[in-house]
Amino acid sequence: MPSTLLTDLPAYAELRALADSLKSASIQEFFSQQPNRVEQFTLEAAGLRLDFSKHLLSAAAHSKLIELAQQAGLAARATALLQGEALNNTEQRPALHSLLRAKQAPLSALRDKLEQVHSTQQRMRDWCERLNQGQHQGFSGAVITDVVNIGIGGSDLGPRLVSDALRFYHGDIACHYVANVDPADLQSTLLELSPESTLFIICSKSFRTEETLINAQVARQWVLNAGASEADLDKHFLAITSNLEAAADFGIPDQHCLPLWDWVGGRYSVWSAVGLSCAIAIGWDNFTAFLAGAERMDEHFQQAPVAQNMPMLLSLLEIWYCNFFAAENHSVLPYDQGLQRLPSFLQQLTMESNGKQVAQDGRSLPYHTAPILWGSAGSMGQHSFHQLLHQGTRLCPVDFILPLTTHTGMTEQHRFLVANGLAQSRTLLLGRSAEEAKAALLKRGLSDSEAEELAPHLAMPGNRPNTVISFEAVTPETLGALLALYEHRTFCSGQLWGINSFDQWGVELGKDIGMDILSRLEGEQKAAPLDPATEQLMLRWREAQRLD
Ligand SMILES: O=P(O)(O)OC[C@H]1O[C@H](O)[C@H](O)[C@@H](O)[C@@H]1O
Repeated sequence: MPSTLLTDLPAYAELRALADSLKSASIQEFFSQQPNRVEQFTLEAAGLRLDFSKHLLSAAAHSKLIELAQQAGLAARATALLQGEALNNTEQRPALHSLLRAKQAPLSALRDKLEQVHSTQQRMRDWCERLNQGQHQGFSGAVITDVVNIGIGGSDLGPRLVSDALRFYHGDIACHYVANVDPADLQSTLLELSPESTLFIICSKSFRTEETLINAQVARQWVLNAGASEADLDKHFLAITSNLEAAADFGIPDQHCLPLWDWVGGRYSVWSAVGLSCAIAIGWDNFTAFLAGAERMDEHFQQAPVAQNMPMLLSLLEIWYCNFFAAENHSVLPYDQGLQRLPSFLQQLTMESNGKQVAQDGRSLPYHTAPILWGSAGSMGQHSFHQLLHQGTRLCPVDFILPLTTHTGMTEQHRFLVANGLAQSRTLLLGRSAEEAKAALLKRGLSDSEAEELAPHLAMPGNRPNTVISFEAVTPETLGALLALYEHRTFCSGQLWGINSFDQWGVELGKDIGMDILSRLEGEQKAAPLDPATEQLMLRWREAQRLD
């Protein structure tokens, strides 16, 4: 069946006209025309509050976007996702990450899968308790005190983020993360640890990812070098994978392997056994609360009408700027140190899911898909890239993520952080005209001509769209809801663009070429040379190793 493209939807043309008419509109004027704009453009769900009043969005454009979502059948698509329809059409699979946090199966046909989820959760819980109660010992009899998750991409970003974000919930086990195949990553982590008291979780859905396997081999040798025998290794290694055979070949027995299923995509897998490291860090009850927060967002996504639906609304805003205002970027700025890795997590979630150029049916798309997502924890960015946000030539919508309280107990310092977040959001809205800049310069004692000359450099256009997602505190529940919110937003945008958000063929070719180059670096002679530039770099590498 041919995919429905964004441009096929009747509201598309009307939105294009509306967007054109709004290109010189003023968000501040919207506030005066619409006295209840903040109330009307605020949504609440699962402990999160989303304020989208500071957008280049008139009431008419907002209604038209809702119509667009209705025409695309987003509500029915949400049901199809949550009920396990095989939406990943290139791999003929469902994308059932929501089942990982469900207490009940949405359909009786999904009961078997849910049972597998629950029995795996029981095993995760056992490991969490065993480790946190100091009941697991290494080869020398020393109690395990440190856990190292070795994984990359979806087998790293999610658990690392959760562990970081919920550090105030940590118990006695310290969790570490190694992803990069650069030996410096593993080396610097191991330098702090003792092999006798360290447990490695080899986290790889495929158990074929070279980076992870190489790091795992080095870790294995590190434990052996410390005096462990081969038979002792199972005391130090767990595997999370859907490829039990490969894990067994590595030497990890079945009872130390926790399963993952092909209906869970890597970037959607933090809710599964992939989350074991962070579950160990925060304890099982907190991990359950994290799942519950996501489940609340799933329920909201399923039940709320489009106009009240937070993931749908965020997706409509993404489409609005990407496809009607040619925005190429999207920035996410968490005003919370623990959430500093949120942009990295969202990069994989959104750009690996929706960085696609063909529709589900293989047709080339006549429009752009996923914008480039980036960001960092506030307030650091204010002293680097916010300059571009305020005065650059590009349109870059921003999501501010704003917890209202801190776990540090340092409320006064936190107040300063909140003031900064609110100030940035407001400054993007207000900007400053050249006249205002000039007046400020005159006040500072500059002469009229000096002020006149300098004023254009101080002027800021303002009117720059931003969303504020606030919540009381970063808790397991709000974090679960926040990540599920962005997952569903990503899905909705993929549906509106007509693409499959659940495959990632674009990463495969680079892996194959990487293996070819590795064999050449290792000295294998091959008939056909590579391109001259790569050949020259390989030669330079050989010279640097003093190989020739
Ligand atoms: O969990 P693994 O099978 O080791 O995969 C790790 C990562 O690598 C792949 O290249 C994919 O791009 C990611 O989606 C995946 O999360």
